[in-house]
Amino acid sequence: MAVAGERNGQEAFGVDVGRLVVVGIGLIGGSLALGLKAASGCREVIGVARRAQTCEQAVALGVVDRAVTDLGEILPELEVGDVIFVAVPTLAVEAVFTQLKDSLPAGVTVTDGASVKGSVVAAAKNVWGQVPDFLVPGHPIAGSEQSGVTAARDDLYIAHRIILTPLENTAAVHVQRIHTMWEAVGAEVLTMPVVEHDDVLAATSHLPHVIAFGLVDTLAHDAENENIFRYAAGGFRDFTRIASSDPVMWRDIMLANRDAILKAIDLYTSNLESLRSAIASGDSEHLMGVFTRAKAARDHFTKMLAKKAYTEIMEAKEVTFVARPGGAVNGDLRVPGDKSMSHRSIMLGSLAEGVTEVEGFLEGEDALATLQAFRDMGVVIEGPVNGRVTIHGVGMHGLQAPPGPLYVGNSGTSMRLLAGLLAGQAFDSVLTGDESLSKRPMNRVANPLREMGAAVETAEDGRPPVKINGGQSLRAIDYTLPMASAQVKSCVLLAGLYAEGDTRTTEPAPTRDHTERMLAGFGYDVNRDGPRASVRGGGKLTACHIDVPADISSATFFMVAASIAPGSDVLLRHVGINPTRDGAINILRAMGADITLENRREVGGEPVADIRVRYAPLKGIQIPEDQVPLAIDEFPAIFVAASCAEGETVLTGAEELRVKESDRIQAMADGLKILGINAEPTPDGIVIQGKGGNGEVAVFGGGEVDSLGDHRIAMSFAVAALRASADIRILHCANVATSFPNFAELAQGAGMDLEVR
Ligand SMILES: O=C(O)C1=C[C@@H](OP(=O)(O)O)[C@@H](O)[C@H](O)C1
Ligand SMILES: C=C(OP(=O)(O)O)C(=O)O
Repeated sequence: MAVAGERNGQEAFGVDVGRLVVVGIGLIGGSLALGLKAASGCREVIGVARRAQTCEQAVALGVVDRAVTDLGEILPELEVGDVIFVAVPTLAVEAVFTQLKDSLPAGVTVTDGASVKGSVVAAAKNVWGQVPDFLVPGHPIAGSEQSGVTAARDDLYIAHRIILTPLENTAAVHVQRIHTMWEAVGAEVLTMPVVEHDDVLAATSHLPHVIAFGLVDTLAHDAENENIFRYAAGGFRDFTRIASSDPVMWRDIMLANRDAILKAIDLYTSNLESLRSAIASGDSEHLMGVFTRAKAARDHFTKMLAKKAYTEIMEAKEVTFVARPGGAVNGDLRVPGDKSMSHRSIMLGSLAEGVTEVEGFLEGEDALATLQAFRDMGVVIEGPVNGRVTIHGVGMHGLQAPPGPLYVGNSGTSMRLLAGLLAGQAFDSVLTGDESLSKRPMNRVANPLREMGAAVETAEDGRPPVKINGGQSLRAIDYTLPMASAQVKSCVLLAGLYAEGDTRTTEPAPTRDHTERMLAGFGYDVNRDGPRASVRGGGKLTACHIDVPADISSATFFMVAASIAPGSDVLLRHVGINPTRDGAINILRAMGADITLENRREVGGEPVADIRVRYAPLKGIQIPEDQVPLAIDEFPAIFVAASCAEGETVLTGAEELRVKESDRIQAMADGLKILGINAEPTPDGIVIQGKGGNGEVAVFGGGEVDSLGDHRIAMSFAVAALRASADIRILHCANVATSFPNFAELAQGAGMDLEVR
């Protein structure tokens, strides 16, 4: 018989599992046995249990094909490709290894399921002198408070994570075989170093178990315990569920992972102490801080860990819109809050002194990313609840270093404006984003910030991540923007709040001025003179009330929808019509659209109106270049209107469209062509031959178009279906939630036939 150490030529064999030997047929071992049998992932499952009764039960329940009480009995049968899964309590692992030591045939893979990996590695060293190359330490992050063979289930590991902690000398073939085995039962396999595993698990699993066991034990000793348990509400039940777990297993884990668990307990104890003092002294700010941060973290924790999205809809991996042809839009609608203002309300509210109340906040992915970034920097922010947010400002110098990179998802505005603010902080920070944002240019903000003395680094080609070394003293600059960009202007002005002297920006064309207006609303002096704006560093912001109007960029989809579909008549309520944002109204009117502004008023320094749009035949135009920055986000929808117009529409001077969430010129031209429109992209715009004419005639054919994950492309093609002859399938629409999470509902309610798949 070959012994450990003589394992030549293994790489010649595949990585399929031959036989599975489960040592310890409880919940963990039994569930792998059942799962692998159900998946036909091995030839045979052999169980090993100390007690004959467990063996009989395991066979009777069909968990294993056969079972023995002595591992030594079956070792001689094993051969290359077989796997031994050691699923006994952590401190019993060494005894199993000792049995394997001199009788393990070559080519057999050994793995385990213990919750602590350092102790398994130590056990292996004790037995073999070093960790053998066939041992793949592992830990399935699954289980339940139930234990024993009767609790075993074949679906326990589906969509659960398995952490493998192979060492440098672990042979690849063995690691691969264990991967194959876990994937066969539906698990997701990750690898990490042993020490990291034990630290992470101490904090996320072992500490909660200590607390749950400890709490129940404390209450159980209380003289009133009967009453306590009788009246214990759902919270107690939920919180202490894990105190019903197997005591032997958990005692072993505590002893095996002692140091990491002690560290976690100490950290928690000091936190609990501060909570105690806050309760004792009636420190409501502290309590609100801890509770709102914890609630936000709990609400978003899966997403934050996965570095994914914040809103529910974004979690769906794929969203496809199927927009059916025809229909009209009618009714009284309020589209969600303005995205640009929502971002700025969080930023300025956080830096203000006092409590800022925001209404009409956009509960979309992008604005939530900004909100989360400020929570990560220690700001207490309540909500959003029905568009209401309460921000407990920390003052200009009250932000704290975030615990890790600030992840801002798909949002260019968050990254660029935050870069300006972070350049003025005393701490270092890193801004990261999703795949689309990671391709967008950041030197446009990094360059002026460097001129101000900030230490800013980007990845290759000026792309994210953006790394900012804090603690630099910033000097004011006089900056002439090379492109019309409100994000760049805002970034420089926000950094200017922290600079010595007057920071001035000069823009080549008017761009949205929400930063300037909102700074003034927070009591900060902003000098404005035509294309110039300036701020003097060192001032302060005073909390205020902000009413965010509906977003004209979102309203544009319905303005276009009503303009192209005969029989349409919509009223869009409370829309921001700031003159630096109203290009879409001007352009559509120039094309013949019937748009009237009713009930014009000013709300919190921003002009607002109800916009009524009725169907009208459109004609193609040469779009005036001075309107381009004023309608920059609205062009995808305007291209749909142009396709439905009589004659040619020409756009020039809009090269900025190529660096948005997608290259919007190319993405729209590609999609329009698929739908039968003659749309020719140019370096800085597009030429579209409208098919207008009679409003009853279909303009677009059906087909499948790709939004490339760009929210505005997705919504534009959905609107196009109003004048299509067949279904338009639009791929990759999940990002609609970045700016307009309830688009589909509103569109359906208004009369569009839009299915979300
Ligand atoms: O400042 C802002 O809130 C925005 C400015 C614009 O970007 P640019 O500054 O890149 O043109 C716009 O496209 C974006 O949706 C929001
Ligand atoms: C360009 C946009 O946003 P951002 O730059 O913030 O990603 C947009 O919303 O169209």
